[in-house]
Amino acid sequence: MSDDSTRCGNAAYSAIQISPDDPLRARIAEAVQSVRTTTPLAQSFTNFVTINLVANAQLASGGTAAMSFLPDDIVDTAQIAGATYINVGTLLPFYKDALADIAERLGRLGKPWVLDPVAAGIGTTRTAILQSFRDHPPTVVRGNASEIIALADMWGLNDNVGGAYPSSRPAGVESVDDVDSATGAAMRLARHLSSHAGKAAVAVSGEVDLVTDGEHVYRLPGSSAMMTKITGAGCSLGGVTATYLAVADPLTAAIAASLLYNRAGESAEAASRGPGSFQVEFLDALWNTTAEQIAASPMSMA
Ligand SMILES: Nc1ncnc2c1ncn2[C@@H]1O[C@H](COP(=O)(O)OP(=O)(O)O)[C@@H](O)[C@H]1O
Ligand SMILES: Cc1ncsc1CCOP(=O)(O)O
Ligand SMILES: [Mg+2]
Repeated sequence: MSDDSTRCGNAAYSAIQISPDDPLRARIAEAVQSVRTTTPLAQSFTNFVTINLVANAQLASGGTAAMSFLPDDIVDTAQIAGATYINVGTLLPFYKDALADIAERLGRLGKPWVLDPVAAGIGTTRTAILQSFRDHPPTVVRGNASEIIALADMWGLNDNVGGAYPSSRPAGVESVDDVDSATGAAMRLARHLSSHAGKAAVAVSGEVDLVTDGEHVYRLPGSSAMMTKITGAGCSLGGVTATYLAVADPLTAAIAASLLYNRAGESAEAASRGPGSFQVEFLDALWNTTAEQIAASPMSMA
């Protein structure tokens, strides 16, 4: 059963393929179906660049979208939404106090939320906001490898053995690290989230996505390199993760969203001629990919 070897932090682990009858696959199919039949609301506080794609991806996945920026709007909408999504890609000065307050209130209300720490490591305002989330953390963190490493670093969770992680790590909005190098940081982040909020998950996107609950590490291959040629692939994946979080536990939600994106990316690549038609085809593929196709995806666990 052990057919693969991988590294989690400094330790080597054996990866096993998830079998066709693993209960996780049934939970994934159920989450996908549940979103399509109940159209849950996930609200988003997200960046100005990709806000439209986030809303359209949530709708194409079967959910409902609402974009909010004012703190009172966000807290009121959180009461009626299944989950909230916060993305720090573009910021204004007043967000510094507002987002810290919102995170605290979401925690007090017990409302699940997803964080995309876009460009973690860049700018004192973004760093202050992300640091404020340490004691009022989200249910799910979704980011690229550099963002996950930078967030774990600013929360003091990286071991820094051999100086592996500089104290401030500018990553931009694109990753400069590969997914495997973020495995240890993702696991430590997931354990930190769990210690505050119970069940939690961390998702690291890239050529092969990684999702962990702090105990197990799932690897989800596939998709298309064209995903990196449209803006908002990662941001909208965060939004769709919030859509699934409205109906499922954090690990199932994060895996289901990544798998949907991987299958839809493959369909879109086959049907498109460049970035413009890729984005259009990708939205159609989010809509048309079946729960069975998503749940049957290749997956390994270490
Ligand atoms: N080289 C790649 N090959 C295939 N899929 C990719 C590749 N890079 C990213 N993706 C996919 O694109 C989506 C966004 O991931 P990513 O580009 O890492 O996020 P971000 O835009 O936040 O940096 C994910 O679904 C991921 O699986
Ligand atoms: C280009 C850009 N600049 C600030 S936020 C943003 C969008 C990043 O989107 P993604 O991380 O999904 O590529
Ligand atoms: Mg991103």
